[in-house]
Amino acid sequence: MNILEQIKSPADLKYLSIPKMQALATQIRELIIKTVSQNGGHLAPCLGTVELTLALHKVFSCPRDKIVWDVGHQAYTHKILTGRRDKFSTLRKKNGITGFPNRFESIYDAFGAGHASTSISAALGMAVARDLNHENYNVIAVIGDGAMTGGEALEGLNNAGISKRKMIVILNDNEMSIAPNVGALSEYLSLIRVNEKYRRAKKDVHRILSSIPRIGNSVLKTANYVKDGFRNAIVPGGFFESLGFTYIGPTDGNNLEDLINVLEKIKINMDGPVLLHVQTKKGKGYIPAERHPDKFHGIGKFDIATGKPIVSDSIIPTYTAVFSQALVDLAAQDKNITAITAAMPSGTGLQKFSELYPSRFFDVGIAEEHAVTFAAGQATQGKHPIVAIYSTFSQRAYDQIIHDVALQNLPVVLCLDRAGLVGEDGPTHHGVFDMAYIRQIPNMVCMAPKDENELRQMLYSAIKYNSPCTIRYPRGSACGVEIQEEFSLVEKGKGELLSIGDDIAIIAVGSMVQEAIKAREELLNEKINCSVINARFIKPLDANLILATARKVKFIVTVEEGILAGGFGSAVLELLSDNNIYDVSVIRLGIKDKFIEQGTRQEILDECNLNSKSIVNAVKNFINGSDK
Ligand SMILES: Cc1ncc(C[n+]2csc(CCOP(=O)(O)OP(=O)(O)O)c2C)c(N)n1
Ligand SMILES: CC(=O)[C@@H](O)[C@H](O)COP(=O)(O)O
Ligand SMILES: [Mg+2]
Repeated sequence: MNILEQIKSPADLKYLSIPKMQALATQIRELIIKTVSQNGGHLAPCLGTVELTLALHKVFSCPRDKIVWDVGHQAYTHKILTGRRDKFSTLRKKNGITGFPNRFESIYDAFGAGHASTSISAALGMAVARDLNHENYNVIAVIGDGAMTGGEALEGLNNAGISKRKMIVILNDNEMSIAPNVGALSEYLSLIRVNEKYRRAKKDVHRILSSIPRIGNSVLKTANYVKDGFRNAIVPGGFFESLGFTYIGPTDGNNLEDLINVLEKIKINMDGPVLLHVQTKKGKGYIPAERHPDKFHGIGKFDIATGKPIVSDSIIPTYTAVFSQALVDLAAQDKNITAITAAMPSGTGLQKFSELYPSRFFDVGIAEEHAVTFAAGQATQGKHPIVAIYSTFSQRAYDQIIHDVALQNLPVVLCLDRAGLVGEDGPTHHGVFDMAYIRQIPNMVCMAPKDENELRQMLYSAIKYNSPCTIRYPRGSACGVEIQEEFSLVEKGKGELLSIGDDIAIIAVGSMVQEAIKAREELLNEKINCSVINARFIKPLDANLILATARKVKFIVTVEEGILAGGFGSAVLELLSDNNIYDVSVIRLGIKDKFIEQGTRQEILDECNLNSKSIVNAVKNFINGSDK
């Protein structure tokens, strides 16, 4: 019997028996595996939280009770149970269901997510508002052990614990971030997992807790004193309790009955901040994902029978792969090069470096702010740290880039991967702000390669500049050009004049240079001959080249895969204005003042007019006078 089809809302779970819910869990897993095999997505995180999500929706009454998912990549079951089952096949597709909780998508999505470590702060905010409004509902933050390593999570715990507000933090501990989890907190959680003596004590503590009919804070304190005796030696949940939380756990996060029982007890008995520690298996229910939770953390299309990715047979390397190889080649020559990631060794291409140079590799957990200042500290002592970080996640470290790196003029190189429109992960993950926010920072260099060979040379050059520097490059395949093995210096602030035309110039940066070259070829077929400049630098601009060009042409198109406001095109306009050049028309192609929803990368590049066709149209409109 298909129980899933009978679930119209979470309320329907209230009447389901445990065996029926277990059958439902199986059906949900089948739907998630099938959908992700076709659409891609975060399979392993979602398979690990099926029972937890069912238990939460069984015990609590959403949307009145608020579930705040951390990162939100593990919330597919939540979406399926809350009215989106029939649309689930549109997951991560253009105009489809988003891959993360989204307040605009459903009233059941209490808070948007995508970036880690935000759930406790948001949940505490809701709890405070609830109390100020004299309302009464439950607020539950669900945060993974990886996300718990993020600074904002600890800031949230610190504030929530002392607030004494009624809220629940569920720590979903599967020992994994994307890669195996790292850090002292992770070790600490492992202690709880392995401490056999603790297991025995835990059973006693549970028996004591459950034997007291109604547990308010005062009575609970009595029970805690019992635990106190074990705290340091046996019941190490003390870290959370020392922050003011009542720690309960660890509980088997894949055991429906256990979860429902302990959540019921918490709902009835606790009136302050509670942390429930659940242990789950990432990828549970699909053997390939259980065996390789890192590979199946976020995966593209795959063959269910074999677990093998279904990939295009392109031999063109990704920018990430080219960065990865260039870095290990450079590290072989320069012992001062170190590499830092914030919990994304694979995604940023640092895996190979970590294997070849383990003493110079650092995974600091989901802690971008720390990563940047940690790099700055290394740089004061003669190291050349390379911080590999997705553009969108670098936003977390904005102040550290200014205050700790640029202000002190330290030679930290930020390699911003996934810069630009990333595709199916949508607006929380598009890396579209980096050019705008980096170029405002004094002492900072910001550059973007036109192809993979230039990326390799830029990485070499960035280290040679021996000053703060950012290189940004997009998600996915590069251009398929030949890579020059030997390193050569890209002169700081020097652009590249790719072709000389008549009275029109296309000035493009990074991924858009290839589109500019294509546009020029299309325009040549119509006897329109444009100059094309590969800007290379967002900061410092090649002022001589751009001004010399601007003094010769009547029309300039700037093209950037980034937000227009304050971006590369703005920099060109400022340069022209500062040099009293007003008799040239400028059109800026880039991302307008809005968040770009999900789709394939090509779909949303086209939607943003970031392609050769739009460049051609801009030129033709100018020539026909229709852009006035
Ligand atoms: C600020 C930030 N940095 C990095 C990421 C990339 N990221 C997404 S999920 C994840 C690991 C999360 O681990 P955990 O919270 O334990 O959840 P699990 O996948 O194990 O369920 C990371 C690093 C992110 N979403 N946000
Ligand atoms: C949920 C999250 O933030 C990461 O898993 C992210 O989706 C990875 O993106 P890539 O697939 O581009 O590596
Ligand atoms: Mg985890």
